[in-house]
Amino acid sequence: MGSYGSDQSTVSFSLQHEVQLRFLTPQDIDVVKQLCHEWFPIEYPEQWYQDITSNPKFYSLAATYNTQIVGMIICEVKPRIKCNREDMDILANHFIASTQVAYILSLGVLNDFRRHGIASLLLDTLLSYLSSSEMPNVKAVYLHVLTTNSVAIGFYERRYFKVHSYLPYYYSINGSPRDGYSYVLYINGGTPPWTLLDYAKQLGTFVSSLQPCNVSQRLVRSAKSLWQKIVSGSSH
Ligand SMILES: CC(=O)SCCNC(=O)CCNC(=O)[C@H](O)C(C)(C)COP(=O)(O)OP(=O)(O)OC[C@H]1O[C@@H](n2cnc3c(N)ncnc32)[C@H](O)[C@@H]1OP(=O)(O)O
Repeated sequence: MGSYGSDQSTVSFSLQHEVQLRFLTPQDIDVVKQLCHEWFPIEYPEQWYQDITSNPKFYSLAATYNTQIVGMIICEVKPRIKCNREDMDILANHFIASTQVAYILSLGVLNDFRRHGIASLLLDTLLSYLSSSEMPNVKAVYLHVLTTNSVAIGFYERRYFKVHSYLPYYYSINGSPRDGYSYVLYINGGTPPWTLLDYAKQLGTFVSSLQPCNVSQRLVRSAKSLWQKIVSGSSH
């Protein structure tokens, strides 16, 4: 049990209804640090904690139970041009550089509070905000995850996130390199870049629209109309 975990008997099946949501504030820094140490095998610099709790470019939502933070989701909305190099191709090329994307930095729920819908509530609240009329320019929501984190991968895949790329040696965990994936969910009309398969499919559709009998019918119609013009022209 984590230090914020409660007695299992108090975790009722209707817990999701008793959980409240609020944004993080600088007063939460110590608690957030403790939770991140518990959940993630990565060290974040001090500035990161200050940023996520005070900079308005971060959407940092906490789920609380009896006023204690039991879960949180941290997301940054930014223009695609500000993506890391490995994430630059998250959107199709025709989206201009100022098109926005949302990057989920972290999502975590206290161990004893898992499988009660708290992460779903946090993610749904974020996605509703990003899909609202306030944010029409956000076209993709993406994240990075360790290839070994099957619980989180399953969680996101069941919520329609799709793997975007495999990132070898993306993380350094206790000094050893570990692989990651990026996952993405397209929203508000966002689309991925075309793959070779997309180009091949498009070519296939185009070629099949050029049916030989359609082509010959069109040729016959053009010839007839030309002949009629010639004939009617010579009779005047
Ligand atoms: C970008 C990143 O942050 S990647 C890293 C992700 N975070 C971590 O790895 C940190 C450690 N892991 C965790 O904190 C958690 O396991 C999380 C965040 C992955 C999931 O949090 P949870 O609160 O357990 O998720 P939630 O309860 O919403 O959904 C989990 C499953 O429980 C099920 N569930 C929800 N409520 C109930 C319930 N009352 N009874 C039984 N099962 C339930 C859900 O249906 C869901 O199953 P599904 O994925 O098959 O649909």
